[in-house]
Amino acid sequence: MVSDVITLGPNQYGKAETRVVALRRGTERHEIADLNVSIALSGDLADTHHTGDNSNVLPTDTQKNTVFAFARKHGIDQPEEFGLLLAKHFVASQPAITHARVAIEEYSWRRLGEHSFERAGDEVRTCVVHHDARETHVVSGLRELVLLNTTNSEFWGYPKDAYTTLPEASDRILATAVTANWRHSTESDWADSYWVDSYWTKSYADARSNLIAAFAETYSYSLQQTLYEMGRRVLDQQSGLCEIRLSLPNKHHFLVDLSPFGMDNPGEVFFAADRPYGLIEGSALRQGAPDAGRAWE
Ligand SMILES: O=c1[nH]c(=O)c2[nH]c(=O)[nH]c2[nH]1
Repeated sequence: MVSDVITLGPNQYGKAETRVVALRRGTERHEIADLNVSIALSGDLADTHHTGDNSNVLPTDTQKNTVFAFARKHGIDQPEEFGLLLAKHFVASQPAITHARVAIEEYSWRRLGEHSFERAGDEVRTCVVHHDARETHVVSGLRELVLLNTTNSEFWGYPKDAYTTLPEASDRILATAVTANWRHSTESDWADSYWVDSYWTKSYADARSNLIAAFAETYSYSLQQTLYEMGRRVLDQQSGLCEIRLSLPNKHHFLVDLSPFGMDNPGEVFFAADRPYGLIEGSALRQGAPDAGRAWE
């Protein structure tokens, strides 16, 4: 007979993927914020799991409503700011809730006119806020930032075994779709500044342009080398950030053999393969960075 004692493990709950679009129509010139907000709360939730006693369970429906009400009450400017408001609200207002995680994706719209917009590609701005009585962490990031260098990329000197067919490359296309997440130093470092001067949006724009500049400017012998240069550049240039994690798919472009058609191909015509792809992942950490706590969960 199985006699092991079974206990409730870690748990969290919340409303995932509330899609909120908030306009500011104060003037003729409208502003738009388009977010996908996911909330996960944890704390004293044993009773609902053990017996179905819901006295500590703020409904996920209420959480969704709070997103819309806060959008009206506070407006939405920077996603990090909106995430912090929500996370702090749930922990402050619900005695049983000790920790809140709010993850936000922002879809960007390029202005066409006073009240007309065009969806600006597939790139997504992201952030994850963790808040409890002890600490607040903010990780900001982006995904689907697609970059390509047509030269200044080589890949050679790797081990060859019985299964190696890849020719060494002294001039290749290097392309990727960047997923990057960077951790802001602890709250004391940004608490004073983050309500003013669009701190989060400026930090985001700086990180994005540092990533792009490092990708474009690095003469690369591997995507791994480029990854580290990108991470290093961001931490080097942005003192408020202490850690960055990158995930870079190697979007392979294979030179097409045109010799069957009596043509040469001096690095001009490629087959863009969508899968499989190499997936290069890595991080850079500032020495003495504060403990990450649950920041990356
Ligand atoms: O930059 C690269 N890194 C690799 O690890 C790798 N592996 C591979 O087949 N091509 C490449 N390119």
